[in-house]
Amino acid sequence: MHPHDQTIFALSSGPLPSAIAIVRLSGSHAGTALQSFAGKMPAARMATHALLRDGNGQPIDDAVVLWFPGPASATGEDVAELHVHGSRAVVAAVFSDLSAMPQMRTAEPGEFTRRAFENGKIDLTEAEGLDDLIHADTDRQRQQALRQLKGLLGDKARRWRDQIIEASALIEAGIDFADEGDVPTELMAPALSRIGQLLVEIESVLSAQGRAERLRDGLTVVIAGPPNAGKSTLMNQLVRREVAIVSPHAGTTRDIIEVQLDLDGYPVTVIDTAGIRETDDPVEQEGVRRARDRAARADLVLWLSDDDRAGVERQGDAPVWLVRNKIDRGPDGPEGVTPSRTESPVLRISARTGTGMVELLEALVSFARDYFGSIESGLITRERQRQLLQQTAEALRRSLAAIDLGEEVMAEELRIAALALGRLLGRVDVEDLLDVIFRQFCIGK
Ligand SMILES: Nc1nc2c(ncn2[C@@H]2O[C@H](COP(=O)(O)OP(=O)(O)OP(=O)(O)O)[C@@H](O)[C@H]2O)c(=O)[nH]1
Ligand SMILES: [K+]
Ligand SMILES: [Mg+2]
Repeated sequence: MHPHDQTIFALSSGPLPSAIAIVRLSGSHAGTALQSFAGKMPAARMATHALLRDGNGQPIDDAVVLWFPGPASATGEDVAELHVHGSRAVVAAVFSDLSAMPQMRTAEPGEFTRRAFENGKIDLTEAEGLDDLIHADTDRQRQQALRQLKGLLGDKARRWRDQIIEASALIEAGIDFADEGDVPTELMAPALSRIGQLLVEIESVLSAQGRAERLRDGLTVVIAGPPNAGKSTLMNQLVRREVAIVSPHAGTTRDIIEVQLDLDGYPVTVIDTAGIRETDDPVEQEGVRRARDRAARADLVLWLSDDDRAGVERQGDAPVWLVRNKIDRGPDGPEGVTPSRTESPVLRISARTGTGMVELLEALVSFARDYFGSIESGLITRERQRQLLQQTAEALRRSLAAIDLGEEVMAEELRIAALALGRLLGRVDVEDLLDVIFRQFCIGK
């Protein structure tokens, strides 16, 4: 049986209990199921009140139902929505009735989107944008996902692909003329300039990509330093919650504690670590090892100390800011001593009283702004997209370099470029290429 003969259903709203729960159905039996629950078919795309009844005619819940006949629906198939009261019992009753219906099963993760993609409702980049949008935590992530969902990358890729196919058709035409011993070089010149322009455009999108990808993953800030410097106190200050245990006992924190933070719209993960020191305690040793390991993979390290003479231990390449804590206690040692082992800015705070926190937060926001750069120009959010665009650019480059090797080689590289863009969109049809060659560029054969 083709999987799409099966109608899928899922809870499309958040965790239960909730005020309202939305059960969504997609597939050819969605209408029958809706009819059997509601006792009638609502008008298409109109919110309709209905008393839902189970298979034995017993009432389940007072609901609002919606009917989206395909193909003008989110998935392209018949879609029904049941907006019921969000209790576990109501949803369980609806699910149990649905499961009993023939060719009806619960949806796998992403299956509604997958069907939308397979039915040509969205391309792959838009599907990825949808996934990003659902998982966006901060406003800037949301904006980026929406750009993706709106198909900005997909639109570009489609246009590039059409242009490559056109250029390729020009070159293929040249091949056919060459058979007759008459190579029309005037056909090649526009094709070459088109490929050149495309390459520049794709390369500029590629160069702006790193930041957009980073925005998706967020920025990692690790708080590290010697025991009792006040790392956990700072952590709690930054995230405004008591997430980490604070105590005067050196070696309190052993596990890595991570908290996601929305810093002026930028996604930041703040990480508290074990105080770094030599120790005989095997548990603490493991904590120190994890702290060093996490600091090595950070984007920024806040090296906290409560002592003006403290040295910084660098792990990895991330910038390290020396943060002097406990300034409420006054200087210990000669005032104004600047540590010699770092060129990083020295921030002075009291994690306990909050002094200097505003400045520290401002510095972090400005770091985040620089780090993410002008993400508005970033269109690529996934490694998959980047690799395929890189393959496209490489094939275009090889095609241009193959000018002395003949039209066949050039055309072959263009086919590879168009194929990579097709994969980006999730569509691979050679038919497109043949279509243009045979239809638009009729060369009398
Ligand atoms: N006076 C003062 N004391 C502080 C400040 N920040 C932290 N402390 C105290 O310093 C002690 C250690 O604080 P923690 O936050 O547990 O230090 P830590 O760096 O996480 O320690 P470990 O996890 O053991 O490495 C506690 O008694 C805190 O109350 C501060 O700004 N001023
Ligand atoms: K401590
Ligand atoms: Mg701690």
